[in-house]
Amino acid sequence: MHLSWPGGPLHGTAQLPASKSEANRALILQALAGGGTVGNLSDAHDTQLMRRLLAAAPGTDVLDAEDAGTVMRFLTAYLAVTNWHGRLVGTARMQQRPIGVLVEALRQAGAGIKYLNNEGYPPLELAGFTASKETEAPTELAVRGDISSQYISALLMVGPRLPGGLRLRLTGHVGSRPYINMTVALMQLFGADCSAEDATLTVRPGHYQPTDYTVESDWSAASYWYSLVALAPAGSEITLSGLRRESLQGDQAIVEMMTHFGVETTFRPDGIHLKQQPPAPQAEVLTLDFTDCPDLAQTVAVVAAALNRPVDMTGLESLRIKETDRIAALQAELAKFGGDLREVSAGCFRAESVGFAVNNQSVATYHDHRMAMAFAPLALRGPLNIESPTVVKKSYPQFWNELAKSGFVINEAD
Ligand SMILES: O=C(O)C1=C[C@@H](OP(=O)(O)O)[C@@H](O)[C@H](O)C1
Ligand SMILES: C=C(OP(=O)(O)O)C(=O)O
Repeated sequence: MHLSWPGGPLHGTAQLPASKSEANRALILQALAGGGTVGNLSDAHDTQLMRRLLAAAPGTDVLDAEDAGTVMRFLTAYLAVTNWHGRLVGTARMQQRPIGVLVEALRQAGAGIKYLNNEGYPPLELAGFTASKETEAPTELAVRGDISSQYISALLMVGPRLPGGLRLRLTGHVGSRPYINMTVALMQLFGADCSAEDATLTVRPGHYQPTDYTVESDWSAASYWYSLVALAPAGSEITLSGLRRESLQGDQAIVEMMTHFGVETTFRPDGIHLKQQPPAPQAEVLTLDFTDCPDLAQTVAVVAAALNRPVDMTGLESLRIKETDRIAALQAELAKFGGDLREVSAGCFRAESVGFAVNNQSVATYHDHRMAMAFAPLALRGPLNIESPTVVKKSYPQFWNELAKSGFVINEAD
């Protein structure tokens, strides 16, 4: 797909999808509560897939989580405790994304789960649930927090169903913590008795209450509009609706991060307004930590390289096991423009550039929606091709329509 910008400042209003993280939790909690409504569900593929698989589960013995991490991990726990028997499968990439920590924890809680191919990876065979006889004591589990927080969210959500409840002790350097906090907050909203104290998470046994919940717009999706405003000609501004100052989403961290790239955020009653500011003087190399917000890393790496404002990026450990190896993908694609993402010390990657130029390069997207959306804003600096553009459907199916509405010239045939 060929993308170009006709010139002049960017302005207008853009529609965002609803958060797939909030939606996929709310759908699991709704299923466990046996009622309630989830409002503002987006058409994001991961959200629709979760909805469909939850509805299909009772009558089928093969469920395909495709490439959706939350669907694979949350359903593993949900199907285990609801005594489902069958196979839970996924794409070739999903079969390379580890799930051993979650499976081991669920086995200790009483689930029968087998690996169908490789030990520690999907696909899985689920063979029911036998709760421990000791109904008084909570199931106590030590779980690594340094691979994926989705295992912890998955376990927490089924915690009320376990006889005696659940006590999780997180070990290692916990990543993506705001996603765990989001899970706890939504569980409480759905009537669960649970608490989080640093590395100890406690869930008391009980029932969820049918609850009506309206999903907030997606802050990770908003991050691409921040890039657009940062890279657009002077005077650019955009309004995004459905985002709240009080958010459950850790990716709201983009508000602060983008101040370093000249984007100012104003909160309004129904969303936010982004405005480009003249760049403020800054330290030679900025350091930003993505431990809590890994999905923002691609957005920021591309903007930092394009503006040649070097950033030392830390907390990127989980990027190698997402939709693709995002570090390798960023390195390969940034290099096409004169950008660079180099490990300058253990775990610290510097995003920078020499003579960054956009002139009809073709960006490979590696089956990763965020590669497509993080690189698309470069079209403001020159014409650009994005390969396999439909990949955005995972979280933001309307992304290209929204770019077209804001003035980009898009030729899908190219
Ligand atoms: O719980 C969630 O909704 C998510 C948690 C994060 O994954 P990790 O916990 O694997 O970092 C994030 O990258 C993913 O897009 C969504
Ligand atoms: C990592 C992501 O998703 P998931 O892990 O749910 O596949 C993402 O959306 O960036």
